Amino acid sequence: NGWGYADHNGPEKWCENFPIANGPRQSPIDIQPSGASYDESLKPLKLQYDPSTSLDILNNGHSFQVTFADDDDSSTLTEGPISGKYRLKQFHFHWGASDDKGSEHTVDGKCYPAELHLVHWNTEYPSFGEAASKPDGLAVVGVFLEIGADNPNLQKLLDAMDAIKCKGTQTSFTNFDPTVLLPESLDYWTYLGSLTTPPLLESVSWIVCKQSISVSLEQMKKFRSLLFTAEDEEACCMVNNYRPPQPLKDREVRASFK
Ligand SMILES: NS(=O)(=O)c1ccco1
Ligand SMILES: [Zn+2]
Repeated sequence: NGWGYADHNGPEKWCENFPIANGPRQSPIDIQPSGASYDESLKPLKLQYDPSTSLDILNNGHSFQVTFADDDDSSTLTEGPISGKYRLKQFHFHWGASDDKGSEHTVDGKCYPAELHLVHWNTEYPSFGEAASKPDGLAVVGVFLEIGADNPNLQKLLDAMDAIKCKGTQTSFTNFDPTVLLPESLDYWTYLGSLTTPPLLESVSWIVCKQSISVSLEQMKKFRSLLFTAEDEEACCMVNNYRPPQPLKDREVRASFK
């Protein structure tokens, strides 16, 4: 009965329990670079992560995520399009069953095989949960993964996957610096949107990097070896855990670069 990505509980059904699914600022979107306006007032992203804040890696039945200690300002996002300071809470990925799909945002209709999301919450508020209900509560940095050379910076994540194959499993995952997952250029597009999974809260300042990072075919196969299902359920491969692009409606997309 919970939400998922299958025909019976997937993105086309989410509006039944989460009517905001048809709201004015839903994510993801198709980013059209020609329709984005360069904003010279946008600052470079400032990401300062302390590897000692990484705690564990878990399969939550929708994706796998690495969770961070967020009880102080050790790992933060500042500058960029946001004001104030946002703390890193977790990062996770979305991916496809084949290399022709998997990302949530698209660029002029181009899908990438996967997309990384680094989720941060505004320290203006007391917690992630509180921030998630505020229009300026969250900031998510999105990074596209493109098929290419083996990415050694993904290997630690991939090596942990055998321990989190099933929904509800987790294992310690310490001393990981998510900075290694960022592309060399931090040029970005930014717009106001939402969580891309239920409860689809319209509280996210999206920051989508123009430059992708690489992932090899073999590494993608490892992502696809995870399961949506728990140990005692009939196995269902964790693939296509992405929401398709949503209407832009009355929003602008700004670019940090010319
Ligand atoms: N996919 S995402 O980054 O918008 C997100 C974070 C928490 C829930 O959904
Ligand atoms: Zn996500």
